[in-house]
Amino acid sequence: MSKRKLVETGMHPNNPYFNNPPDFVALAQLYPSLAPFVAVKSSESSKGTSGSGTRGIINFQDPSALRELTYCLLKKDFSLDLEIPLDSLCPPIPNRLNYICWIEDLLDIDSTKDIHGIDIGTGASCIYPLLGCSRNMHWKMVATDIDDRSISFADSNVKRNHLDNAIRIIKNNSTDIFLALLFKDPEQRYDFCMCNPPFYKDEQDIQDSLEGKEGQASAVCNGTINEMITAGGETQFVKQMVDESIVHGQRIRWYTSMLGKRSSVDTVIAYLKEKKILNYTLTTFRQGRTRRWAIAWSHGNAHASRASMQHISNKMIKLTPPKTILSFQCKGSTVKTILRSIENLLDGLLIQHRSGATDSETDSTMVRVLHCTAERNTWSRAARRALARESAEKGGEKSGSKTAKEVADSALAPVVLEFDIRVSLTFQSTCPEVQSSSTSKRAATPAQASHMIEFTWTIGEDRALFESCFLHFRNKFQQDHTTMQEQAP
Ligand SMILES: C[S@@+](CC[C@H](N)C(=O)[O-])C[C@H]1O[C@@H](n2cnc3c(N)ncnc32)[C@H](O)[C@@H]1O
Repeated sequence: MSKRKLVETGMHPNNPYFNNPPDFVALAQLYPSLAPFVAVKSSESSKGTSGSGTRGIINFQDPSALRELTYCLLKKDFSLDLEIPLDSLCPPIPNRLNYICWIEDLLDIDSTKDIHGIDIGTGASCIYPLLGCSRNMHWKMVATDIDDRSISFADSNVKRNHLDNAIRIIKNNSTDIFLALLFKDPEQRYDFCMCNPPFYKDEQDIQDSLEGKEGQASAVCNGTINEMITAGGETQFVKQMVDESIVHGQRIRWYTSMLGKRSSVDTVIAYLKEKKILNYTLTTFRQGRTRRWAIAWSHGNAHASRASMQHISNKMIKLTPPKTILSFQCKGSTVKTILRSIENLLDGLLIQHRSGATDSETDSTMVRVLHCTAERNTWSRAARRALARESAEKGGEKSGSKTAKEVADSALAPVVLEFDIRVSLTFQSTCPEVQSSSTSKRAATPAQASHMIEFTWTIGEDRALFESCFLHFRNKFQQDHTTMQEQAP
């Protein structure tokens, strides 16, 4: 999946509704309770049809229709049974799934490990914990809210779906967003928190939105006062999350929140920068005409995964943090040869490496990933001088048989730097490695192939260290690789 396609559709590719909009007519046949809300129209397009040239239409301004649709989608696609009052916020499922899919990307870890998350302001539906835990059997979530009625509905929604072993509901009676009870156990750590805060600061703010000034949704937005309004609006809410995150630090790995207004994204990012929190990332969620944004920040030294950064539209690029992905191209070779050069160079620099799983987000099958860990800075000029000195001194002693690693360990201070190297084909049409016999019209040579070599910074606080490692590596690779090609028969 190319980045352009992702940004155009706006929907996450792991979202079950990506390129697969619900067929309202078929859904109403399955669940007769939806039938009164579905009008059938003849259709030219085949998308969202029941295949007979007709198309089901739902009035998205009708709260009863929206709620029934939400109930049916949850039943059919997630085996979830929901009950929410008609006057409360009805969660649009594809949009809520976009946020869950992005969190899954952000965590980017072994799915067999228990994952602990918090949903701030879970609402009557308890939608994020229900979706998150039904998609990911290793997720455990705590869900909070300030509203008694929402707490009571959320609680019964969890029990009705037999997820009370995975989801715990807590009423927040305090003025803090992260109530003390979340951290009562001093050992407790969370992998993430998520939040869909009330967007508006007052009734006028809602009115402005309805008049199309900002953040207007394409469906009716029913909600109680608590769901819609908070003092200072969403920016104040998320700023308070940022302030409290400074206190709780790494007890939560990724702090995240959705934002309903484009302007709030700039305000929150400016606030993060003011607080010197530069380890952050952002994304856009789109469902129909409705756009939402989400931001994540961390007080740890692990950076956002490559996958979680794939959905940033070009318009948002100026808001992104300094790059954690650096790349260069290599023309005229094969993945195998490139990998051999890379591994030789890494060995020479005493950088540990192991093969990683390839990700599925690329159209090319020829993608290789190496996870790399540098324990010492062996590439700077100062490091090379120190190593030479140490070798010379040790060479003079009787224990001159030290390994290169032992020499480096005694001469250089430890560093924390981890990164992934990803080698991928950047165009396929003429490359022999990806041609199937059916598509191969003319013979291609390795000289026509072009590969992208990407460094993704995964762990570390010292940006200069990462950048210097990449630059040193790139220069050496280009020198060695040219020499190797020249020597090739
Ligand atoms: C926009 S609704 C989101 C509901 C649900 N998560 C969803 O996405 O459909 C915001 C929720 O935040 C709750 N809320 C407001 N302030 C809160 C706070 N300080 N702590 C926890 N929840 C809060 C509201 O009661 C409301 O249920």
